[in-house]
Amino acid sequence: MLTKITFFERFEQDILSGAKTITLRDEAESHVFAGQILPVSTFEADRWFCDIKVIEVVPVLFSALTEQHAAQENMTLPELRRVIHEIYPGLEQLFQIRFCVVNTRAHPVD
Ligand SMILES: CC(=O)Nc1cc[nH]c(=O)n1
Repeated sequence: MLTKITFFERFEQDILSGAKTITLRDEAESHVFAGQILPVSTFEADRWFCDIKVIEVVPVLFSALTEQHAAQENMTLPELRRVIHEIYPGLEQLFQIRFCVVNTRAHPVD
């Protein structure tokens, strides 16, 4: 079972703003369940930046990606296809993890 998840730094602001509400992962990173709280760190520096709550996990084929998936990733569909192909070259079976942000780093109080 996955107990933490990482995202590339370039996705951090989209996640924190709520613009990105899904992530497409391979089978190895699909072992999460609805209601699970996962700490989220950057892939590059392993820097924690929020916790997410998993809403659902749904299998989806690369060839079946739609504009709706792209909108949930805050991308265009061609952009999403390119990004996923770069991360998982040639992989057809993906898993959509839908999530919401439940905890972010504290903002300093003046
Ligand atoms: C680090 C990493 O694999 N990040 C990913 C992979 C797929 N989707 C995504 O949003 N982030």
